[in-house]
Amino acid sequence: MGPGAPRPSGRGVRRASPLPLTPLHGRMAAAEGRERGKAGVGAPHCPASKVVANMGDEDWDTEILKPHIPSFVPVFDKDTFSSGANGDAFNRASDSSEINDVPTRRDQFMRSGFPSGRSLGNRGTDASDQSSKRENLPTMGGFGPGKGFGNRGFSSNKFEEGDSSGFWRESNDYEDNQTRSRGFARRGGYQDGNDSEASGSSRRGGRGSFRGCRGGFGLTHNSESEREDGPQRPGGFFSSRRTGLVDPAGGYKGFNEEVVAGSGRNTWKSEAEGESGDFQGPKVTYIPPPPPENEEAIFAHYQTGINFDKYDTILVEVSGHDAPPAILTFEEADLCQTLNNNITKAGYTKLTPVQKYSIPIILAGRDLMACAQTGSGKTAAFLLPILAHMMRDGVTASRFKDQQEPECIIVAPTRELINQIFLEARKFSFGTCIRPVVIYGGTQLGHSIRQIMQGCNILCATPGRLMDIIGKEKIGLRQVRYLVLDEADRMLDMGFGPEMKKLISFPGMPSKDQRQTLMFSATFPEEIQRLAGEFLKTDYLFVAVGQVGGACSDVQQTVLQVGQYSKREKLVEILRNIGEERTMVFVETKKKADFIATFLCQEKISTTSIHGDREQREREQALGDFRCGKCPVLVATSVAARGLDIENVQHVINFDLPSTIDEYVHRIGRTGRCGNIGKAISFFDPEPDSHLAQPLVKVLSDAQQDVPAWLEEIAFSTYVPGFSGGTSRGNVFASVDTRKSYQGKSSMNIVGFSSAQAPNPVDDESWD
Ligand SMILES: Nc1ncnc2c1ncn2[C@@H]1O[C@H](COP(=O)(O)OP(=O)(O)OP(=O)(O)O)[C@@H](O)[C@H]1O
Repeated sequence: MGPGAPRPSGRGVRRASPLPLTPLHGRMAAAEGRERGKAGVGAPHCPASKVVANMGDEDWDTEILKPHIPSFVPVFDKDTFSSGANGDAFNRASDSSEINDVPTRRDQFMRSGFPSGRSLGNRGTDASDQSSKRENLPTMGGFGPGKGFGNRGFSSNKFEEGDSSGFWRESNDYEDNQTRSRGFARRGGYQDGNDSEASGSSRRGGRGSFRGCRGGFGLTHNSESEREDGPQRPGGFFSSRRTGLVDPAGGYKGFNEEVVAGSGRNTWKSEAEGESGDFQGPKVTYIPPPPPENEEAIFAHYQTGINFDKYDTILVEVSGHDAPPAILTFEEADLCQTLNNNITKAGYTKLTPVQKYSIPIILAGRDLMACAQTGSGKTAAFLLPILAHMMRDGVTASRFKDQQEPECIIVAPTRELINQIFLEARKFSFGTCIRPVVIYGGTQLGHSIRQIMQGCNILCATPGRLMDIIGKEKIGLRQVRYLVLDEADRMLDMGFGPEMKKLISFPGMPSKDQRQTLMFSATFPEEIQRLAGEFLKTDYLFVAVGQVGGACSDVQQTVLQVGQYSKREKLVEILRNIGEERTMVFVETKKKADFIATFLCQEKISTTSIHGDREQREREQALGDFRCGKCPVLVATSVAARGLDIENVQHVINFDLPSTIDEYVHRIGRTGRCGNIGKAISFFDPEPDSHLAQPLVKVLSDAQQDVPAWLEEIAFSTYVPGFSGGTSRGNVFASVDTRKSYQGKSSMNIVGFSSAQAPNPVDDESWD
């Protein structure tokens, strides 16, 4: 960084942007910049000087107007910004209609008024403030302090009067909220869905039950984040944007796209209801552009890497009774001709291990929990056999209907991921009468409904939007034969678990014996596996490929000890060395994502960003700019940690380490995919990260990476409760089928072998 460059102080990292910046903030800031005659100020990464209600659907917290603490407001050159992250803001800033829109929206919030006795939106409290508040919270078991509704602070909620229930908003998918599940493994336990209903009611009814830790999934939230306030990391703050919602009248209340302030009584209203009803709240109007229809684009793919053949040597373990034998080739799967054509056009010539094992299991109608390393082809592993079954059994050709009854529902935790899965489904179902549809939050609900009404055999959805649509009876569940949970550990944790439970118990949903349930992830903590039992038939099969829960060995991992105040400098140094190679930089909070992206732009490093406070349109544009190389650096929160399959990501930098090792594994798995090699560099700051030292040492050594001596030292000097460093399976598998621990091996068939050999299962053969 040049000596003259404005450089925020280390403290600025925290203080620069007391509130998460949204595009609206960007617009406000831009508008103000214009007013002040400061052309160019006001890109999304630029803190707004006023914080206005966030209209994006991600943010379920209070909409507030709050004076802004003066902070680092960079002035940067328009040209250094990508259109996605920044350029748009410039464009929009000059669009008077957009600017004019801002006070209107703001006025809506102001007009709606805040019921007396409620404290609103303490979002701006800094971390220390928040943590001290948390310490004062009563804890009554459960998962940590409850989140106060409508409040980004924690303890100052006063939602005690029944009718003054919150001025809070709901997101339609709760995808980004990493803190919801953090620490689950450490705390253990899981709140039953019934409790979540109770909590849902109390949120709605505003009976004050969420003031402290009242159990449940604890809508604890350090709202600012994806994890805003570092200090919670080790303990894990359980948070959720919400648990499920149960209409007090008894019925299911769809998850709202927006929660708007009503007259006197703030009420849940879904977007559609808002459109037709009395409510004038902000609406999500974004309609994503349709994906390209031409065959070339549909089948566009990247090359498998030099290590693709190394997959053959990976150890695979299948456990459970009567597992069908693995297949070695696509031909053995005996899929229909159209599917085979599509597989060829997709450039798949050889099965990956997870495909070799999962495809026959699914074709045999078995339930499955599959753990395989990042980037190893799990998506096709479930899509192909499902499509094959649907083709074999015959699907009803799509026709326009008010309510559709899909045969398959696929859920994933983030919008971008579910969209990616949809594109894969569309690719493999090309030329068939099977119609996949994708719906996710942050987009116009009406658009989702229209998509569905045109016909839907495979519904790809984020949980919030799914439940909303089901609540509106646009989707009937009676025909569901396949339920797929991608990133299943995430889908079952306390962030999404309650919604998934509601889904499986929703009227009309076939019981687990009547449907096939499939779960896939690269990580599968034992507690979550146990919860999964509720979703799966008792005889489900468990497939573990290689270092499950471990990092992909095609990623070269480096851990550097870097203190908080040196991180930015180090980042710039690394990025300058990297040059134009595509790099994802992970940070822990949405605020910081804005801040670092802004900072990098200042440093003339073309950067864009993705996080939960950005509007969906901007998120998609950011991803597009990153994918096409327009912006070779993407600063992201953990919203981009899982599943995203972006060609040519050569580097992942953990500017901040995540709170859990599983998240680390997913993050670095954005590189080194499908046999390609990649590099991951992580900044380890001993103060907040020491709890990760032990698991990190294990992950590094399991993946045959160098373990720095200093890290080992920290690891050995740090006591992490419950961490044993190894597994019962001699470090071969980082995650195992938990049924083995309590059923005893004699009742399980355990098959271990290299995927190249693919022998038939043999009773009681195992790797230990
Ligand atoms: N058999 C195959 N041959 C060639 N390419 C494949 C094959 N299977 C999958 N791929 C490609 O490998 C890439 C990674 O696949 P996918 O996204 O399904 O991985 P994943 O295991 O789900 O990863 P993650 O754990 O990160 O979600 C994709 O681009 C996919 O098209």
